[in-house]
Amino acid sequence: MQVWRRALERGLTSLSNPNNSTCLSIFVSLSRFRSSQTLQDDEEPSTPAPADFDSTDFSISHTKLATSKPIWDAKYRARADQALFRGKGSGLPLKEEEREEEEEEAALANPDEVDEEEMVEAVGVREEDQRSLSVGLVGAPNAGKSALMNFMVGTKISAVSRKSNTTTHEMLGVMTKGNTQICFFDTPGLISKRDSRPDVKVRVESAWGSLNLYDILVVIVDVHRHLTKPDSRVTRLVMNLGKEEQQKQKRVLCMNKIDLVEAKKDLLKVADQFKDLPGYERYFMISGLRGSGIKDLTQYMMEQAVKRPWDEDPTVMSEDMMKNISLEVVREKMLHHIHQEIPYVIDHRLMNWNELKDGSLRIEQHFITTKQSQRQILVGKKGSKIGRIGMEANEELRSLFKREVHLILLVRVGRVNIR
Ligand SMILES: Nc1nc2c(ncn2[C@@H]2O[C@H](COP(=O)(O)OP(=O)(O)OP(=O)(O)O)[C@@H](O)[C@H]2O)c(=O)[nH]1
Repeated sequence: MQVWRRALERGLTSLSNPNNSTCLSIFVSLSRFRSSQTLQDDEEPSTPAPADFDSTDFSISHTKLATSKPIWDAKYRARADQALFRGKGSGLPLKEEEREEEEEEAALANPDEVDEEEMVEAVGVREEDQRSLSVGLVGAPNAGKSALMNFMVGTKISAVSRKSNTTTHEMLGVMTKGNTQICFFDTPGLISKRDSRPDVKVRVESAWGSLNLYDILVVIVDVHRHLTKPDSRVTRLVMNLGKEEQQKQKRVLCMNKIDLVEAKKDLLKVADQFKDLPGYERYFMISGLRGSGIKDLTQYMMEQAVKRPWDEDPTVMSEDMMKNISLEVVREKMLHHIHQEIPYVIDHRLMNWNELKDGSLRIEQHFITTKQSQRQILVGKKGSKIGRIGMEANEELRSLFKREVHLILLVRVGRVNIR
């Protein structure tokens, strides 16, 4: 059963606000993906330019569908595993693990060919062995929730693609590791400007009312900001949430952005300020962006998980994640084929994403260069470079997404916005 559905069944239906539908933007916060969402209208060519690569112009072999191994995935996953689990992964030697992943992928791609027993094996964990944890994240805007999510789960293929049913519960991400699944939820609205408008009041009350839904509450404070420009509302929030010992929920305080604090003794000052609050079981000093302290935080969470079936199918990718992957794959191919500084000085954006009736995906991405000469290098002689990039990326995306992909790449000169 989904977490939000459980929440509703616990009598929290009043939290939903039909006027304010929340779009689930699952944990994909890589800046490049965000930049794809902030397209400036004035940068669009007035008439659509013909694509420099259009996969329909090529006949791409279908034989490798669902069997070829995505090269980005293992690499990123290994990096995340290394960072979070000291490279232990699921306990198997890496080679063995990779082989098993390959077999799993092949089995999942052809469900008709495996019996139920094998399917359980392929998905990995029987329901009775599954452990789950729901984690609510509390923090002021900019405290660093997305960056933390990105680091913890951004490279794990385990996400959902559904909208949360209440305005106060936005699922940020899902991390599935071994037999444990952790679902992270945003709990916005706890810190609002002094605003007496009724809808703001309702939102704040709803946010407070929803806090107890989660197994764990993680309170995130931007410790750098707290030291340089403290916000009394944040201090009050930390104090309020920590003032009493909790029976049904564990609460932890995460002091984030420690990488920005030069004098480490300043961190101790903050720790000292909050150290006597009985409501917090643990304190963590972290940098969600750089990854310091995240290993310990993750391990702590894994240990808190309870025996409960998973809420989310770990084999399903979210649409946001797929969008992000599509950018990653194309970029990887570009880096492989263009050995100059160009990949680093151009803007690469996702312009269009459409799921067609037949289940296939139409993905349009643009490369924006500042100079015509850069455009020329990227396109290559008679489109040879961009053609190669497009062909290889199209193949890999088709194999990753297990469906037909119609990839369109366009290289154009325009204003570059690199973050
Ligand atoms: N140096 C540093 N910057 C960080 C860290 N965590 C987040 N940031 C930066 O802080 C800014 C805000 O981070 P987000 O992760 O978007 O913050 P958020 O809490 O999700 O913000 P809202 O979406 O407004 O709620 C971004 O520019 C991040 O890159 C960190 O550990 N160190």
